[in-house]
Amino acid sequence: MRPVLVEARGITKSFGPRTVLQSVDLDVHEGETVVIIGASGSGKTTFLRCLNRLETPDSGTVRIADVTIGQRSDGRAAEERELARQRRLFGFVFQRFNLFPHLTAAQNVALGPRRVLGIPRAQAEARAVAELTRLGLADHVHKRPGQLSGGQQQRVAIARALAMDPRVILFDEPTSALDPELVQEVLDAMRALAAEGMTMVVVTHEMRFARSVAHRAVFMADGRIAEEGPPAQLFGAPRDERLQRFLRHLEPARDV
Ligand SMILES: Nc1ncnc2c1ncn2[C@@H]1O[C@H](COP(=O)(O)OP(=O)(O)OP(=O)(O)O)[C@@H](O)[C@H]1O
Repeated sequence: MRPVLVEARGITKSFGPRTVLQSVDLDVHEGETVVIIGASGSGKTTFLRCLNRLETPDSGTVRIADVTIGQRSDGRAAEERELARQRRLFGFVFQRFNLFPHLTAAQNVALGPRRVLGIPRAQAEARAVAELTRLGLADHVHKRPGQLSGGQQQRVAIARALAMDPRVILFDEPTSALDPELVQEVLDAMRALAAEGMTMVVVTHEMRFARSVAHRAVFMADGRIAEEGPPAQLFGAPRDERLQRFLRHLEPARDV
């Protein structure tokens, strides 16, 4: 097994009186694709957001590549700039692509490298074109989001995450805002990234992807990891009763 890259320990989060995550532990190994499934409201998105500090957990720690998010190496709290640098170890792909409509695909992807990493414009745009090409969008680099399909826009959003050179990419239901016929091209792009050895944590309901691409599947229920293991085991012989129910109730369209 490859070394652990991300180590989440005891992640707990409440919103008001409602405890949404209850001491969640997860290791993600270098080059691994981990899929998180679970019923609506089970805490999947909140967990993903706690990993890269889009949400601050009430307790628990996230370590990535020897960095404890929010801490300096001497154990004191990281200052804002240091925290921002730490958070960039994670890329994040949202359900909605949130591209700037007035910028081309290449400009959207180059924006972070230019503004955040301080890379000169020509180099940042070259990097953007390389990432867009990697995502199969070489012919679309000069198009604006309005000229692209939803699937193409989501691939631009993935290229934007990759252009920041993250160690891990977190995907939060990356295909659930897409028309059904556009889902596959995004899943295929993610499958190719997994094959290249990108480390990925993916919240999704796409069971075919979970079965065929993920190295490990995690089922969340009521803010905890109820069961985890290789997809064949989790989906083929689920032990947790809630997982059995979840799998039974997935729509046929989800292709279980
Ligand atoms: N910022 C917030 N303020 C208050 N409650 C929140 C907030 N974010 C999430 N919640 C609540 O936390 C619970 C878990 O939400 P979360 O989005 O993590 O679940 P999920 O498993 O990703 O669900 P879904 O599949 O519907 O996206 C839900 O009850 C949700 O309403």
